[in-house]
Amino acid sequence: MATKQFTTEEVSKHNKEGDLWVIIDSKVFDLSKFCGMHPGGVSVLLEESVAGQDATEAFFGLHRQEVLLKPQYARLQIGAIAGEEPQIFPRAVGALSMGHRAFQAAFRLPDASAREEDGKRPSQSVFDAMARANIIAMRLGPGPHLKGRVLMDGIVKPEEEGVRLNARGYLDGLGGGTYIGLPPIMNFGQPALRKKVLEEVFSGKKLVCLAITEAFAGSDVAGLKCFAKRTEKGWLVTGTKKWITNGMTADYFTVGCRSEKGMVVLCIERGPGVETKQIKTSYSTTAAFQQVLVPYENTLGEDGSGLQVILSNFNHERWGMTAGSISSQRSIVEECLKWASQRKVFGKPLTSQAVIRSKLAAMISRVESAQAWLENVTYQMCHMNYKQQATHLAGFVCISPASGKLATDRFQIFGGRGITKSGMGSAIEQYHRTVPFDAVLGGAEDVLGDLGVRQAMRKMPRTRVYRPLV
Ligand code: HEM
Repeated sequence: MATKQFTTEEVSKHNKEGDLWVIIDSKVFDLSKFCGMHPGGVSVLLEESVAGQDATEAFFGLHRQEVLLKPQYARLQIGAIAGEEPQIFPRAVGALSMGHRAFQAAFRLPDASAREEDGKRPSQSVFDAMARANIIAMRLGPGPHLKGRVLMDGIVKPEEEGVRLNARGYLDGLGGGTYIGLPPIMNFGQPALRKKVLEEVFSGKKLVCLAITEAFAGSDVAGLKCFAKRTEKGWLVTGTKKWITNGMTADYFTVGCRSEKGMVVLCIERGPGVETKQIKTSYSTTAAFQQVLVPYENTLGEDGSGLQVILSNFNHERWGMTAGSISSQRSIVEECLKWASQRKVFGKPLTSQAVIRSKLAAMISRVESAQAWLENVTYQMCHMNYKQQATHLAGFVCISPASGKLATDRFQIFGGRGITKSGMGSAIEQYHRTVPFDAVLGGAEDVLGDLGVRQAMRKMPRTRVYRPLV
């Protein structure tokens, strides 16, 4: 249906409560009924410069562009100004690189904000869609498990873009636990177990989680207390696990236990003896885990070598977390760039202030250095096997720039909106609330950083004595 055409004169006649039109980016909106429900209040809409006028500038200084794309607001449009064209477009899928944008679009799901709020498991239809595109298998990185699979309909090579959802709890819910819990099953599980679990997980039917952390031990995995005792029927596992990503929704738990020989890692299926309960954390649901009988076929690796199984996971786990963190930092820079060019203060866009440009420059340089670090380490990981990675990259990955200390200038740019859960600053608020966790996920940043430096020290040549340059 052709869009109805109006002149600016016609629109200007509808300038009072009960009969209120505005022009935004050449589109005409009838706000007569919506006016009373407007989250920003009635009075702003009745101002002389807004009611019946072109309110494009006022609108984009206060709203996210996506507002007008939401069906409940899009339907307020009644026509367009004759002879004018819209100047503001949402970022088009395919505008930069077809594959890259399509991958982002696939991840930006409407389910995200609702589930982020209620903390429930993402809808099965989302897992089904991810399974069809082989995204679940892709998240495990390159390897034999990708053989014969067409990734994202063949449009893209694996890249880490998920965090751009700006819904971190939801993103974890989509398989954050699988990403870290499945590799020990893939690499150390017996063939039958491996086949069964991989099929179920890659088809989007089941979820895995990694259950290492306890109330007693986190980064110091050697201090775990959860105990696996040998019995005639199998392992009897007693203990609790805490802060387990996807613990509430997982069907399989990859569990680090203490045994008589030291440490052992077991794959525990949800069933009798497994209890999970929700503890509300700042941004996502977590779980507690208790008591169960486990068949010996579910032992991952050797009894006594559990620590190696757990440590073998750390490189790619840490890599994934760094990729996630840097991706969210880049999206925050994007938000700041958009806002700074959209927002007018003292009659000029924020970007006309040198101090704002300087903050943007500092943020971009920090974040893009981290991105370059990530691409460097990703390239190396893709060209090394697990053992080589452990020898040459473990320390390097530990000193990852995952920390939320980057991009702290965002507040100065967003002001009060940076602490507001809705509207323009929502992504900034979400980032601010969750970013400190980047420094503890997968091991405390300080502990890992120290490990990285110690690894480097171990490789320093011992034969040469340091001589100062004169
Ligand atoms: C089609 C027209 C409009 C729609 C659908 C709309 C919708 C909204 C929504 C959903 C919000 C909540 C914050 C957000 O999600 O971004 C909001 C806030 C606001 N709106 Fe509108 N709005 C419209 C037009 C306008 C116009 C023309 C003005 C003129 C000044 C305005 C002024 C405001 C203000 C001041 C806020 C509070 C924002 C803040 O403090 O961050 N709105 N609006």
